[in-house]
Amino acid sequence: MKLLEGKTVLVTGASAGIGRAAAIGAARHGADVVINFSRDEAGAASAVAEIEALGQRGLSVKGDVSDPATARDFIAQAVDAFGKVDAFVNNAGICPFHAFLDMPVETFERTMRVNLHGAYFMVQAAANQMVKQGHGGAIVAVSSISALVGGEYQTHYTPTKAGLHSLMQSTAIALGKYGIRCNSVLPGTILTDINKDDLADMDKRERMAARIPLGRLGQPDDLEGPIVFLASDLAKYVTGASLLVDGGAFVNLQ
Ligand SMILES: NC(=O)C1=CN([C@@H]2O[C@H](COP(=O)(O)OP(=O)(O)OC[C@H]3O[C@@H](n4cnc5c(N)ncnc54)[C@H](OP(=O)(O)O)[C@@H]3O)[C@@H](O)[C@H]2O)C=CC1
Ligand SMILES: C[C@H](O)[C@@H]1OC(=O)[C@H](O)[C@@H]1O
Repeated sequence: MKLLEGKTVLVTGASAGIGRAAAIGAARHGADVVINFSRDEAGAASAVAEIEALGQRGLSVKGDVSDPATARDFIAQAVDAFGKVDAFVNNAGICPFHAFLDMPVETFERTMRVNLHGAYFMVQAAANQMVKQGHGGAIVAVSSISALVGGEYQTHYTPTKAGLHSLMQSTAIALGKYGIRCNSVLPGTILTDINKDDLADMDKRERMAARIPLGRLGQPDDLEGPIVFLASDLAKYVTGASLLVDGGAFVNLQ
């Protein structure tokens, strides 16, 4: 069964990793897909090629999400190309691991601007378009298990993920009257470029995997189903919710 037939789905940060898996998953479920990316031209082009190979229309739009103008441009180009926005997936994010006591101001500010400010501008632009269309919509934010638990080298990052989780709760209230649902997924540790260097430490990698009841770290396509579900009408009465996608890591205290 295809869950997103006839819909237009937008995904930020979809040249690689989780965003790319979400974009391709949406296409597999019958959606036309518009992706945002900031630097990786080849990754974006190959994601669009995969979307088209699935028989759907695909488009990539370059832009740094930390700039509010990127959000307006992304939505405008999507509407120009495919006429509407039915679902929006806020995924773009960075996590430059660094200790707390000497956190460079630029690293802190950049992480806030990309992960949280960027999300705010994007969600706002997508929501305004959905309100204008008048037939509701779905917004899915890629937050994290890190919205709920800390990380020694992520003191600048975990607040952005808690912020995203909170943003979905507040926008669920603000946008419910327009039929727009807002939810988040909370991935655990998923093997992507964002943590390639951190998880080159094999001890750490094994420790983290050992804590996961399902016995392995995640892969980007583990997020495909949860994101497609929340974007689809199958989740028509789900809003303000968050879905842990972590192989059970969060609940595994002892
Ligand atoms: N991997 C994990 O364990 C987890 C990841 N997450 C979250 O998932 C999301 C995706 O991460 P993941 O797939 O792992 O990481 P990747 O590094 O594999 O992918 C990140 C994507 O975001 C894009 N991106 C980065 N900065 C910007 C920017 N300023 N503007 C637009 N796009 C940008 C990148 O595009 P480009 O290279 O073109 O800039 C790339 O497409 C992030 O929000 C992350 O916090 C949450 C929980 C766990
Ligand atoms: C990038 C990290 O490996 C990853 O990011 C998250 O949000 C997870 O909690 C992991 O720490």
